[in-house]
Amino acid sequence: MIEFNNVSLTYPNGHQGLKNVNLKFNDGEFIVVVGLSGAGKSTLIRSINQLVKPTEGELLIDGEDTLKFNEKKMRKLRTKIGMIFQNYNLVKRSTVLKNVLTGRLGHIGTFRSMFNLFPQSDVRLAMESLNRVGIAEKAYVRSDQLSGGQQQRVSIARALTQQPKVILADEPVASLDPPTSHIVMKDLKRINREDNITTIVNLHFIDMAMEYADRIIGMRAGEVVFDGPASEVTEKTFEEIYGRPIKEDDLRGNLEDEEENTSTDTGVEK
Ligand SMILES: Nc1ncnc2c1ncn2[C@@H]1O[C@H](COP(=O)(O)OP(=O)(O)OP(=O)(O)O)[C@@H](O)[C@H]1O
Repeated sequence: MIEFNNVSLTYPNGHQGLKNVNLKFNDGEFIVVVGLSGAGKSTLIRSINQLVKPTEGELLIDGEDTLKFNEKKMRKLRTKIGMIFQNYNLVKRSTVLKNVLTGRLGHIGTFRSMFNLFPQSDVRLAMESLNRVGIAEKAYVRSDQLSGGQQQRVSIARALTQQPKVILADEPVASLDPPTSHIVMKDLKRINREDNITTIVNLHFIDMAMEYADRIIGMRAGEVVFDGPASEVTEKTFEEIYGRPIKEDDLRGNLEDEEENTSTDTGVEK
């Protein structure tokens, strides 16, 4: 369980990224965080693996206050938290398999990691992960040869190869077209169900949030302004979170748009 108790985060320039956040995420939940640009969604999820460090409060993971962790404990915790970024964060000139294997770096010793000496069991795990996102046949292709949707699936496979307890996804579909966005969200949801990995996804598309989330957290100006099951969320809820009427730009569109969209990224390589 992840627990934010009165967590605030003030950036060095004095900007308050989080204001007195109180939240509990249960194991295996699929949570979507929504809010306008600048609302604090990234700050919230990046606090969990301390890519940014809260300045006040307690952030408990399985009962331990991670804000008190030393570097060694923090490194160990990070091996259990997979992270997915909008821009995939792959080593473009490396093969897909090598990128996926970096998910094991925290698990092997420093010497082995310096020379990328991964045990066969790690290679098997990486191949299994690629298989689970449907791109095992791309294992030996350079990652920059793949489409955006495929690259995002490589980054999901890399996270899976960590055998994480938690996956954090920061705007994972923001650079993808509607059909590919759905493929990626379906992969995340399936993995969440199959492996019971707590999954926290930042999205600014409200239709996708409603389709995939079990629970929605709404943020505005660093504060949690909504927290409830997706089934209870209406357009009015989003208008309250966003502080304005919903616009077309707030929607990703659905799978039916696929036929009308001629520039889709459904897996065709560059
Ligand atoms: N390193 C930083 N130093 C100062 N202010 C920051 C820093 N990082 C983020 N902020 C500010 O904190 C606020 C929250 O940013 P955050 O990136 O968490 O928002 P967000 O909801 O994820 O929006 P976006 O989708 O645009 O990234 C914004 O006003 C942002 O400008």
